[in-house]
Amino acid sequence: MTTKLDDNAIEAKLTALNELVVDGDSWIREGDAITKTFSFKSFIRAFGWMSQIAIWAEKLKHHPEWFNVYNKVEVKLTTHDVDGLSELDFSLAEKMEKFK
Ligand SMILES: C[C@H](O)[C@H](O)[C@H]1CNC2=NC(N)=NC(=O)C2=N1
Repeated sequence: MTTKLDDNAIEAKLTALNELVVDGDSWIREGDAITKTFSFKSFIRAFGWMSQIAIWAEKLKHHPEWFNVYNKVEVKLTTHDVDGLSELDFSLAEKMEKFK
């Protein structure tokens, strides 16, 4: 579903999403996006996780903006099609937490 979420919906979903976080690093809203920096034990752990998420991204037809250096992956999720945040950003973020 690619409907643009309003501020109230975003705040509610962000709170729910951050309740799934187990590594202590929260998702933050930055305007039309949500962001988080994931840390892993090694580069290969980070890259393995990215590979799993890549498969989910294809399935959801929704793709992350992300930047990897060694064991860190900076993630930015936004929905270009609606110029804002949609349900898809939160679905993909949930997958990211489940596979962490
Ligand atoms: C046609 C295709 O499904 C769309 O272009 C999808 C692809 N992946 C996407 N990913 C993200 N992050 N935002 C989009 O709006 C988007 N659109």
